[in-house]
Amino acid sequence: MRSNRYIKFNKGPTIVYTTESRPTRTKNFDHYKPRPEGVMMADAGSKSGRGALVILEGLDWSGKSSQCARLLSYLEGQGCRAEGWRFPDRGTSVGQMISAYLANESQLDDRTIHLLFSANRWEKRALMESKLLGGTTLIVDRYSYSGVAFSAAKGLDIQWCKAPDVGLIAPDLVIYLDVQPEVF
Ligand SMILES: Nc1ncnc2c1ncn2[C@@H]1O[C@H](COP(=O)(O)OP(=O)(O)O)[C@@H](O)[C@H]1O
Ligand SMILES: Cc1cn([C@H]2C[C@H](O)[C@@H](COP(=O)(O)OP(=O)(O)O)O2)c(=O)[nH]c1=O
Repeated sequence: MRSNRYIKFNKGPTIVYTTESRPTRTKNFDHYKPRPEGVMMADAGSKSGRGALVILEGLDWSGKSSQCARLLSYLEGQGCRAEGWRFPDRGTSVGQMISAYLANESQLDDRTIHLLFSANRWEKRALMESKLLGGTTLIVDRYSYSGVAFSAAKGLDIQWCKAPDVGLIAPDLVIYLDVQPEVF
């Protein structure tokens, strides 16, 4: 299990998703200011008692769901308040469009589905923020990194792929399950 090996991420306790090498910190989510030179997520800040945003990424079938479940159960056993989330979240109206696309029940242009995956994260952002600020740790199966990797692999420009996720909450930790594709 290795972290930060998926696309290119900066290192640090709060991983900021950026085209620059130097992360920028802000006091809380609301102080996020997009900067023209960088593609950046909002910093979770340092409010004491807030939950951590932990993302698991990896190929389909690499073991993300299993490890999310194990981590969640471990944290709960330690008395931490934690929840398991996943993207896409198929429970929303945008999520249902994504679900139909993934089931080959609808045809969508590569850019359109990319923006829908991003919109699906945006529609959960406010809830994610309130959970984190309320002290709940979120263990999330896939996030923006899947979004960028899958769409860039289709040939879309990587900067274009990152842009819609600017301003989403940056994870505190990204765990990339680095398994060989043959495992699938
Ligand atoms: N450490 C492991 N060793 C062997 N098989 C595993 C391991 N972790 C998960 N699996 C199995 O691999 C399959 C994919 O795991 P899953 O957690 O659903 O992956 P993902 O969420 O990345 O698609 C499942 O059948 C699961 O039972
Ligand atoms: C979150 C996300 C997932 N995906 C892909 C990864 C998966 O192949 C698929 C989600 O399928 P799903 O069956 O929900 O998840 P999993 O394969 O992890 O069990 O969508 C994107 O293309 N863009 C994204 O932004």
